[in-house]
Amino acid sequence: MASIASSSTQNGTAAQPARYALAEAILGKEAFLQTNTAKILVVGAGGIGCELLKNLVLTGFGNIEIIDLDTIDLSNLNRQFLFQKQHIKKPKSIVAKQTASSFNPLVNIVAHHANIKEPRFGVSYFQGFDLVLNALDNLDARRWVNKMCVASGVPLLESGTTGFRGQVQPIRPGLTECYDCQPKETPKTFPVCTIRSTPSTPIHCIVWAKSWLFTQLFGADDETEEDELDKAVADGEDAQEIDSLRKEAREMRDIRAALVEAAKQGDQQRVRSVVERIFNKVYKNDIERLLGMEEMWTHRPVKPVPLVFQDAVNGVSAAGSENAQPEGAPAIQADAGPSADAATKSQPPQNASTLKDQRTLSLQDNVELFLSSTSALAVRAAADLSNPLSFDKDDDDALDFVTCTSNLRSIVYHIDRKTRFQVKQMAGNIIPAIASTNAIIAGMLVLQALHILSGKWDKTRFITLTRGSDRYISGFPPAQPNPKCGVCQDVYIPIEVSSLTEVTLADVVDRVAKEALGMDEEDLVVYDGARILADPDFEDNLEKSLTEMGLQQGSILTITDEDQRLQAVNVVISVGGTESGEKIKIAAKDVKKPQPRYVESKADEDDSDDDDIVAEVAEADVPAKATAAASVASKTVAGTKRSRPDEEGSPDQTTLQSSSAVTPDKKQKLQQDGANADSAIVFD
Ligand SMILES: Nc1ncnc2c1ncn2[C@@H]1O[C@H](COP(=O)(O)OP(=O)(O)OP(=O)(O)O)[C@@H](O)[C@H]1O
Ligand SMILES: [Zn+2]
Repeated sequence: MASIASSSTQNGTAAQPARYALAEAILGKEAFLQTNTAKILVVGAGGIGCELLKNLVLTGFGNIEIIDLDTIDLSNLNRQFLFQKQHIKKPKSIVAKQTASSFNPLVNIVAHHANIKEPRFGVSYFQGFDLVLNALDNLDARRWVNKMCVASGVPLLESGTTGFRGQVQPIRPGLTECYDCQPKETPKTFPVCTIRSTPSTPIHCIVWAKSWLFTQLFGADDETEEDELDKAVADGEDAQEIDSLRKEAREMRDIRAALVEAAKQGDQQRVRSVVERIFNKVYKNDIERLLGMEEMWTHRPVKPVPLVFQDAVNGVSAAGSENAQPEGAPAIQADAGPSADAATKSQPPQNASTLKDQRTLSLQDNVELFLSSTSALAVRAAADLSNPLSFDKDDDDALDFVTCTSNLRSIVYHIDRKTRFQVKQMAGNIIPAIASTNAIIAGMLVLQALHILSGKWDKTRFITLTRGSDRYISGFPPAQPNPKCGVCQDVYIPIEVSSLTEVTLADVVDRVAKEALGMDEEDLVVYDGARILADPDFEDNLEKSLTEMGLQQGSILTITDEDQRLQAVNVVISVGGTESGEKIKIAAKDVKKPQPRYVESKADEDDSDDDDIVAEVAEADVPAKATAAASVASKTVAGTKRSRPDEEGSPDQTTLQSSSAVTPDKKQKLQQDGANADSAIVFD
């Protein structure tokens, strides 16, 4: 980079370096100064984040912090241009900072290789910024940053791209729609029985392999399985079939224990025999049991054909018999065999992996992959029992497992097999990322940032990139907040506590809800996320310290009246800042009394209730499309409970299911209120 000609004075503002002359001429002196001195937080240094950081440093933004939890992967290099081959495995945020600094050494960049959800990035951290820009790739982190910005009153620019589509949403807490004001794209769903008993397309088999079989063998204990099956029966799915699924699941638990035990002992022979048992269970015994339910097959064109391990090893499938092959179904190969495999393996490494990824695997290939991937995963699972595995498309063993187990199921059900490459795309919900879309969105982000920093909110636009319409790029003024929103319509109250170990839950409730806000003490419910810590019938936790309740610096306690007539109060906890002898400090300016909550009409009440297994086939990176035209301000006022966003399928569900602090009654109530993930396998 050429050296920077600078005419700046000591304070750096009276005369800007020559490199800023154009920016200053375009923006005007004052706006440029605001840009140059503002503190900006960029969350995510991936596809959009890299483009954005480059734009920011070249435009003249002077103080930037960037956070990313990830390290650089080869697959990032085609579009994340701040990274090069020698950076692979290095933290994205650090390398992004280094490269961007070389474009403009005058910019002060602070990089954090960290998760934005860490407690140290709490409300007071967010309050240190003039603007936050999201360049993330997942709903959970987006919702988190949105909430932190709402809680701290800091403007947020939310963004996302999927293929050619993209959007930028300017969010001004309390005054425009927040990220959670509009419901997000609902995941595609499949009935339990389609996934577990009667698949008819490759995606059904992939969902079964990834969300069911993988989890059963290597994942976290699925306590919701029984509830899910109960619900399927209540929803009218075949009771006899569901009974057989229960039996299958119980057997699977025994097999898992045997597999882990064998792997722990390092007994390869035993591992292999358990793996063989798994094969015969899922492809032979379970299928035979299903075939025994004659009713099920009367209206179906073809029946599945059980696969026996020893036959499959030899490349033989009974699917060759006349009852098996539907019109147009792919031939089941008694094919390839060891010689073909040997030929594949003898290719140079690059070709071998390309071939492995892009060819349709034979029956024998799939069996071989089943043996190797199941054994490898069993060893990994047994090595750390406290850390169950979860599917990751970039984990070779996991992808091998899902590829072969879904393909073997496809063979049993006469469904097309998919290559490993295709399975990776389908199981990983991959929509190709396009560098140009990211670049356009990053450019739009900077334009919106300039409007926000110069206080011109009337100029900000909700930008969408859509293909197939007259305009590729459209802009709308940001919409009004949704009065039903469970995030931006809450009250946020920052408090300082003297110590997390000495201050109790009761201290907080008394000081904040009763004293400061005058709420009725007989009528309060206290939550940590979706976990209920106390309510009028459950006071055991009140005398416990904040630490004992698992709360820490930055935690948010939510206090509501039991019937949720008032806005929820979110108490944001920081440690320190109290006077001596004072346990809890609240600034007078932060005392905001909760107002009566917006309630909707009966007509609006019908929130669609997913009774099915949820298979999220493509969680779009793009936040749900919320056009300004869809302003919720026009909705009728009157009626029903709000739902808390963190009860809707977020990871907090696990807390809800397993929390000892939740009484059965309360648990039931929460489930009725919308925490219906009991019936869901989320495929993400
Ligand atoms: N909670 C989080 N805290 C910090 N950074 C996050 C968090 N969640 C996601 N990110 C980062 O956001 C970035 C999003 O970038 P992008 O959408 O290009 O994804 P990617 O992981 O780089 O690409 P791909 O998913 O295609 O491999 C990633 O670098 C990811 O590490
Ligand atoms: Zn909102």
